[in-house]
Amino acid sequence: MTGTQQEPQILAQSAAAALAERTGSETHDIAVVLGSGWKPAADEIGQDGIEVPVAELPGFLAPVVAGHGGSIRSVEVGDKRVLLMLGRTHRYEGHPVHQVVHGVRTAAAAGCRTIVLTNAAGGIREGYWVGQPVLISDHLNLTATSPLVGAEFVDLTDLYSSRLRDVARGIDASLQEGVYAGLPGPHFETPAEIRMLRTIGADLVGMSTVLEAIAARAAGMEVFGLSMVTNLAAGLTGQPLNHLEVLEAGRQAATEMGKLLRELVVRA
Ligand SMILES: O=P(O)(O)O[C@@H]1C[C@H](O)[C@@H](CO)O1
Ligand SMILES: Nc1nc2[nH]cnc2c(=O)[nH]1
Repeated sequence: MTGTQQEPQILAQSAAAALAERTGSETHDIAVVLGSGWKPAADEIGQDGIEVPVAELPGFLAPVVAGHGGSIRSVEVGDKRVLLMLGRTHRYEGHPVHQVVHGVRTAAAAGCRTIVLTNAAGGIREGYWVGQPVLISDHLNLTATSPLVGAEFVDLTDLYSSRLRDVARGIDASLQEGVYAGLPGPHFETPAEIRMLRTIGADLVGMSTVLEAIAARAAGMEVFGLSMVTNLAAGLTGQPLNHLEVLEAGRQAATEMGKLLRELVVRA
């Protein structure tokens, strides 16, 4: 790897070593990235764990977006599957891409072979309702960038593991699938942009996830994505959008979503 590529990887390895020391777990099995308003779901997944403030780990930034917690929780679930639950840094916070995917790379360096990426998203597809969980079947990376540097030609077919989507449907057969469009943000979309996104095949729209998924796949992880429809996308209701509405919808669904994710990580 070139020098540029090495630094992020070295930082992830040192963060993983610090996590192992602080948590007492030499390795972790599954990582869960909690999207906006998803933090209350963490308690449904596993309460008695060890919390490590991210500001005390190499390479992490304290979150600045409401609805994102400031610590990583290490918790045992089911048959001793050790989980890492973490928040996220968004591209729109003005940080370089390697910062956005540092948590993912740290989880991989900590031994996680599976990662669950959750997010709050605007619903584009007809029939979606606020509070609905949607399995991410594929994504449109509209960030115009990549976490990868150099000749790292990573295959992204089946990026959002069809095996794990089958596991999720075994838990709740009513779960629908959708294509997630990841945009830079932090502004929401115009109604015209939502019409464009629908035309090019997007069912959901958000401001995260896609870069994390690519980095996770490049690190050899199996990826599962779950969106929470926290609002219908711009122009579909005639109402303005705001982040507080996103957080409230996430909060109301957190308990149910936490139960789904707990069952998923036990079966994954
Ligand atoms: O972190 P996620 O993608 O879950 O949060 C979405 C995107 C923005 O951060 C926020 C806008 O309300 O929701
Ligand atoms: N880009 C985008 N992100 C969101 N996160 C939650 N809702 C939305 C939305 O409507 N658009």
